[in-house]
Amino acid sequence: MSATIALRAEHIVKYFDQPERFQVLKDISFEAHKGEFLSLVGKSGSGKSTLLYVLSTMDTGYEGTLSINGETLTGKTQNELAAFRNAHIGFVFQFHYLLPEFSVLHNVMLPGLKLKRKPRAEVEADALELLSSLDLRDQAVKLASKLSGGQQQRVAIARAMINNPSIIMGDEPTGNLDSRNSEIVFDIFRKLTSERGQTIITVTHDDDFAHRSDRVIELSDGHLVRH
Ligand SMILES: Nc1ncnc2c1ncn2[C@@H]1O[C@H](COP(=O)(O)OP(=O)(O)OP(=O)(O)O)[C@@H](O)[C@H]1O
Repeated sequence: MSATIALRAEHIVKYFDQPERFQVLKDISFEAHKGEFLSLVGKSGSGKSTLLYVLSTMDTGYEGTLSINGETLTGKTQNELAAFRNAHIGFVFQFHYLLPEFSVLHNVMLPGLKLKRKPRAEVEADALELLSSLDLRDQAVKLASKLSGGQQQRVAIARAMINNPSIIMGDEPTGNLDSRNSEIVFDIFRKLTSERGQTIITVTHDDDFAHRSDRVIELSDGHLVRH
């Protein structure tokens, strides 16, 4: 596999069995390159979230093959996948899922402490650096619940980045933000791809956001219609 390919999906097919069996993903194949900023768009119900769950390794009930950074993930155990995700994939959701009763700093440090790749002091230094780069250094000791929605989403991005993942996946990361904060999140993603070579794959309903990214992948009724 070429060194520049961050993610490869080959012939992904998925069925849901309830209320009756239907094919939700229909032979999806594409590659995402290192440092590429991809938007996944499509009408409601077209299969975007389902595909993102497959790509993020959280859903293993599919046919086809998924590889990230040259490593084939299809067929691995849940424990292996959980370890892989913590080390290689960062997640940013529409709702940030920060722990409200913990400080901003602690929220950002948590995935780093869980990975145990670095001593605590180093994880803390990394977290503070990330917070500074996202203009949140002054908020570090505040409780996460005390921040504005836009600030909380930036904290969620810092948390997604603490283990320096090669891929960041977003499920409508700007869905809950006003246009100014959406713009800030877009600019952060753009900077991550250009300065750190990270790959971004994000589901979005925001046309402006999608068209300013590097490439738009569109799903229609479970098919990839544009990429
Ligand atoms: N767990 C499930 N069991 C059965 N059907 C499901 C399940 N999850 C999703 N679906 C169905 O699969 C289809 C695709 O859903 P999915 O959530 O991937 O769409 P989406 O494009 O992300 O939609 P939206 O933009 O509204 O979030 C829809 O018809 C949905 O009803």
